Amino acid sequence: MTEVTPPVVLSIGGSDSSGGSGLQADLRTFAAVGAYGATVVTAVVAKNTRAAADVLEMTPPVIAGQLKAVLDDLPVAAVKTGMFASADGIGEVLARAKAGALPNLVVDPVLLNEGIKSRRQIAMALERLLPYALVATPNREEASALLGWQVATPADMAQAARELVSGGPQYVVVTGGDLVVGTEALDAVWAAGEERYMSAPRITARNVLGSGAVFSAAIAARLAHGDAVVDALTYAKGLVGRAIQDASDWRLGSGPGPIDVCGWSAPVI
Ligand SMILES: Nc1ncnc2c1ncn2[C@@H]1O[C@H](COP(=O)(O)OP(=O)(O)O)[C@@H](O)[C@H]1O
Ligand SMILES: Cc1ncc(COP(=O)(O)OP(=O)(O)O)c(N)n1
Repeated sequence: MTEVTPPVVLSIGGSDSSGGSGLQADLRTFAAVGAYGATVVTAVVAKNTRAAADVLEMTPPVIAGQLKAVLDDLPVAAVKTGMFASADGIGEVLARAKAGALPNLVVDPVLLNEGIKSRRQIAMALERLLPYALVATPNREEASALLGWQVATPADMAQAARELVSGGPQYVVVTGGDLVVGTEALDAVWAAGEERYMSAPRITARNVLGSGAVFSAAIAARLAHGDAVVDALTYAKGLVGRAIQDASDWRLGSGPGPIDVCGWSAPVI
């Protein structure tokens, strides 16, 4: 019998009890993209589709222990980071990144507004992690917090991507899910020394919870499959748009609900 090893992706981030974003969205995305997901839990967030009520932070030794358990055993081909509840937790990940143990690192620099005490310290710690990232995927608000100026327009997004690349990651996508410019959902990309935009039809949708998680997790999963970075970005952009479209009739929770990354509601052709 020939043994087979599926591509393994490690997601390092927070548990979202609603299931819509965070580790839960990452694992669904890895499964949808045909990759096996392992996790390192950085925090447990009590939230639903309306709001976050509470955040329980995992201590640095607990994060370090999970990293060791996974990395000592599984052939991790790509890593995605999401939410951290403190700068100390990022320190454990940074140590592994510096040691070269986190291949194809995709950093989604999540900066939650609710339940977090030290947003500025988390942003500063993420800045130290970014040089080890292959890809970073901040949204406009996260890019603004990292750079210290307001990223508002598409031109600002391109400028932000260029500035963030100078801090380390080889590819930066500043996502514009909340930016309404005509009929397009526009992201600014800095890739291989060039700036460009990725564009797809903007879907008028109530359910967009976890869009950023799905986008960055899909990039990591495609990298684990061996895609070139630009191909992984293009794939992820298509997947997230399709997932938002397919969830447009979903009613899960009374706030903005999750998206259909698995294609359960996709029209049967
Ligand atoms: N309504 C939408 N229609 C199509 N694509 C969208 C929509 N909202 C977000 N996206 C896409 O989803 C991805 C994640 O973007 P964004 O929503 O900015 O992330 P975050 O959830 O981190 O704020 C981007 O590629 C963005 O363009
Ligand atoms: C635990 C946890 N909560 C929230 C997020 C943010 O997810 P993201 O997809 O980046 O943003 P929304 O689309 O949900 O606003 C997370 N990564 N982890």
